[in-house]
Amino acid sequence: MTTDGPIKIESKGVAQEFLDSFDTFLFDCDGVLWLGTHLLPSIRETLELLNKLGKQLVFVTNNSTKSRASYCKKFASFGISVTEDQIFTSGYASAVYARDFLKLEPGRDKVWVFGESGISEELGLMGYECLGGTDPRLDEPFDHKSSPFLVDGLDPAVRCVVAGLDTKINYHRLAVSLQYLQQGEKVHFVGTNVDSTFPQKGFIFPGAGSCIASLACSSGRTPTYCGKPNMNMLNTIVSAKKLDRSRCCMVGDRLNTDIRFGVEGKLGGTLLVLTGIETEERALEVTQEHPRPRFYAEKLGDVYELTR
Ligand SMILES: O=C(O)[C@H](O)[C@H](O)COP(=O)(O)O
Ligand SMILES: [Mg+2]
Repeated sequence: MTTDGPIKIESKGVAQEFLDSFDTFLFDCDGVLWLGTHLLPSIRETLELLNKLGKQLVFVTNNSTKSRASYCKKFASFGISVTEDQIFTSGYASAVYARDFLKLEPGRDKVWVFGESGISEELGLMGYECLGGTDPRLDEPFDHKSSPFLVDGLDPAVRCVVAGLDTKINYHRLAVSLQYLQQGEKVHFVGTNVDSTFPQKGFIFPGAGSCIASLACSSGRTPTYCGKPNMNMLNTIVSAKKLDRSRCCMVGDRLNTDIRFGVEGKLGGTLLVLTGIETEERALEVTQEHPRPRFYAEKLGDVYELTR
């Protein structure tokens, strides 16, 4: 290939060359495989083709709302068979960070969760007691005199706030989370991922980054983000799956997370698809703000449709 700019996968030859260049594909999920409950065109067929060709498939999502076990069920609901060890989420990456970097001790240290069950479930599997999260008492209107999370004082065992996408975000959740963050260094501040927006079928909604930004603003603190493009997440995947980076391709729909993850992680290649967040114009843009992908395509399913 002669050009240095992104190569569009729009012919059989390029699609074939793309397939031949890699042994492992790391797939982003939202905006690449699906939009919410809507599976994108020819995804099942593309994954089947890759499996048939003996490629290794790994799924790397910044969506922290579900655990890896729940993702297996979501794949199964689309008729796609995936095992838990093929899935890495930003919720799981945050739990790994709490355990391996912050060295929180299960049974002693607790975590306050601002987010959905995908975070608490992953932390729970590592033995951490989680507070907050999907506790229905947080759905009640906030009153500092009666909030069950404040009336008896804060739990002194909480050593970390993990914040992610919360589609039930409300003042009660924000207010209690802030109380823990105001405790300063004693309580670490972890963010699952930076994504400002979240693609759904026909809509772009606020993403985890926008939820976490509210806590960062009120507390004046900057979280450590654990999802893509954090290299700790990639290193965890590379060592768990014993990957040869040069034969890996990161496939994503967002430049500042997925494509940056692949480029900074020195993977063999990257593919940007246009079914989620980015446009063709952005894919081709030369800017310091984000790296450019090696390949781009209107949709992931084109790889299957062009080569069959
Ligand atoms: O806001 C979020 O958390 C993200 O937009 C979203 O869920 C990212 O998921 P991914 O595209 O990495 O699968
Ligand atoms: Mg995505």
